[in-house]
Amino acid sequence: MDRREDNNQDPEEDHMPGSLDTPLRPDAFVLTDEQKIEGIEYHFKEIMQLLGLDLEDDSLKGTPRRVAKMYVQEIFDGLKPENRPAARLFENRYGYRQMLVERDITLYSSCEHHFVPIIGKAHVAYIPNEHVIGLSKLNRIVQYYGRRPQVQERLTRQIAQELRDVLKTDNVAVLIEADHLCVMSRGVNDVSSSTITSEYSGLFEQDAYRLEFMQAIRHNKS
Ligand SMILES: Nc1nc2c(ncn2[C@@H]2O[C@H](COP(=O)(O)OP(=O)(O)OP(=O)(O)O)[C@@H](O)[C@H]2O)c(=O)[nH]1
Ligand SMILES: [Zn+2]
Repeated sequence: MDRREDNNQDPEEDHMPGSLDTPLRPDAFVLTDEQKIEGIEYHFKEIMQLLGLDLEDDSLKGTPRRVAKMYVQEIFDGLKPENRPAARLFENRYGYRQMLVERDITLYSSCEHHFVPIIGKAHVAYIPNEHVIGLSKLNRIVQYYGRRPQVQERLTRQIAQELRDVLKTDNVAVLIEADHLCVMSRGVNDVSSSTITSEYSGLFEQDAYRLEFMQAIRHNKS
């Protein structure tokens, strides 16, 4: 659940129309983690059996529980509000008013249509007001929203909204470039295409700021 979901805010207040919420059941938080793991283990075993796999095999028999733990404790643990990263803010005592860009943030997510990986990079930027944030928290925010079943558009917007909320500024940019395994390894089987999504708000709606951001993320590391 996003803080936006906690607050039950009106989506009309967003910078663009449309809901940012990850669609969750009303009872999403009733079960304990162990109950979720047991349930998923049971059902994943059924899936494997339906595929004709021998669950007595040494290598396969632990798979249902491994998958269940991976879903609940690792790749989908961004569904749990308690895992939302604590925002470590510092007073902007040095009066830094320029753009801060955190680029090439490793992104792992999962396609909500096929439950296979999305792998890419996120680039985020903001122009501070009264507060600056610990750099690693930017990576953590990307990680948290990535660790959910996602579509790239919603992921991009959730990260941007979180940055605006946490940093109390509209001056935020997010650009994600990612490979979707559902496009690469199945279906259309295209290994060369990739997907770029972005959101710009505040000063980043102006061409000059957008350009500076684009140049920063494309600039070669020396
Ligand atoms: N917009 C958007 N689409 C996505 C994303 N990830 C996967 N998809 C697409 O979701 C669509 C699901 O379409 P369906 O036709 O229901 O699924 P499908 O029959 O498996 O489609 P193919 O992938 O074309 O074989 C596919 O076109 C995927 O490429 C994403 O992050 N954003
Ligand atoms: Zn997919």
